[in-house]
Amino acid sequence: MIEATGVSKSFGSLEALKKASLKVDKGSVYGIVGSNGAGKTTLLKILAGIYQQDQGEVRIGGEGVFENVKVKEKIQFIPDVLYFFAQHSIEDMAQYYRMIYPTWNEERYQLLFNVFQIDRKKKVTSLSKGMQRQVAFWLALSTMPEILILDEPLDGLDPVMRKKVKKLIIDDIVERELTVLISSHNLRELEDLCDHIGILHQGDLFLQRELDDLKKEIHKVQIAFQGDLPDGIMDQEGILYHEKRGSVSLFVVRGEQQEILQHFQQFQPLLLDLLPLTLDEIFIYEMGGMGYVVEELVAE
Ligand SMILES: Nc1ncnc2c1ncn2[C@@H]1O[C@H](COP(=O)(O)OP(=O)(O)OP(=O)(O)O)[C@@H](O)[C@H]1O
Repeated sequence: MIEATGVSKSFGSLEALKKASLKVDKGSVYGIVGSNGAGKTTLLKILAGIYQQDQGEVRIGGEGVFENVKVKEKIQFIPDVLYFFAQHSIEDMAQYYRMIYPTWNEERYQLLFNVFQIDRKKKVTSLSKGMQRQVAFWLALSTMPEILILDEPLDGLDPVMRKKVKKLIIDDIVERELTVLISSHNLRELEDLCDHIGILHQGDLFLQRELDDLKKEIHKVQIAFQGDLPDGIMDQEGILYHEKRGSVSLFVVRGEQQEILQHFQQFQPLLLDLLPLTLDEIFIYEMGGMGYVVEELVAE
């Protein structure tokens, strides 16, 4: 559905995106994570056809997206900083969307009122930040998009509304194979939604995986010995991190689960636990590999 190949973008002398390539299948949810200023918004804006890349190619359903109205009609982009016309009510904005998007679904727009329940005569810019975000989802979902591109999407929504909006998105993925690209610093939330993850750092999309594979590849080992760590324990390949707290040591190891267990079991520990990492922890370790400071960041 979405295919980007060798996409680069600079702002003056700053290379915001360096030869990024990615592929997102129809009905899939691709999460982009990365440090501040990594290039997430830049990448999303290129994929949404808002920015033109300096190099590389972006294809959506086989066609270029920049200045391609037909392709852009299928895409809804909800930016991190929202923009609505001054003086426009929700209904005025809906009227504008009705004219622009041939796929506008009036029935859905009316039905979604039951979810958002905001007076349609209210000026959008007079609403609270979270309510404006609700309006952005309300309008976007009423166009029945094929692709939803979301930059920090749930920021400012209260927990109940977050759940409702997530459910609306998931229902659309299941029922009409909506494709979603989403960037967020809330990795817990991405973990619920995404099937693929890409990690960006300083413009480099250095890691892309299926979320399940990513989780299978990296493990947290809690291990305890009476006295010092035995000689040879550090010989296992793929140890990314080690920390000792009293008699308990923590290792983060990349590799195959069975092989890791065998290595640690041979030292006959008092306690040995192999635990999965959260996406938060995976992010911290992968970023550690890219030169980000990792020490003492690990959750229990
Ligand atoms: N319009 C612009 N003009 C000049 N520089 C820009 C522009 N947009 C982005 N940049 C720069 O490009 C780099 C990437 O910015 P971008 O907004 O894509 O990062 P991000 O990953 O979305 O960051 P954050 O997580 O902080 O929102 C940053 O160094 C930023 O200062």
